[in-house]
Amino acid sequence: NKLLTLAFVTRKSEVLLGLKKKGFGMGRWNGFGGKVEKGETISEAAKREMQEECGLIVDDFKKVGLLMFEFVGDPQLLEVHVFHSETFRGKCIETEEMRPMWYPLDGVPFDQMWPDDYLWFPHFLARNPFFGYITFQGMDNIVQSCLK
Ligand SMILES: Cc1cc(-c2ccco2)c2oc(N)nc2c1
Repeated sequence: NKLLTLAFVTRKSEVLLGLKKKGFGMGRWNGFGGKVEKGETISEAAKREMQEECGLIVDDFKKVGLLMFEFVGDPQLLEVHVFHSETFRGKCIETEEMRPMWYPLDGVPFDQMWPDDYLWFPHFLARNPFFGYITFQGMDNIVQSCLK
């Protein structure tokens, strides 16, 4: 499996999302994250990616979910570890990768996000841990999903 991180910070009634400006998931608002490099733990990778992509420093990410993604025709599964923190340091900045923006929790732009977010984001916002297995055909079409 390819290990990826996906991390969110929230404050009061807002969640920080980033518009991916290039590469995988370009044009979609998402949390911050990416690959887990050799020699780092998954949560160290989440902290690194958050700082690289929007400049925020998070010391204590909580694990909130696990998402497995299959793409029809591709044997490699993506194993996405989802993290959340309510505490962070620094000011978020736009980077080459991401344009950050604070969204109200009741105004999450699902139509400009990965289609699977409809399935699990409500559980994240309700602070319920989740596990999902989602099969994509291409980048836009979910052919199967199961969510716990
Ligand atoms: C297939 C897929 C991948 C990711 C991803 C890439 C890096 C971190 O997560 C997603 O993120 C969301 N919200 N849906 C996603 C679907």
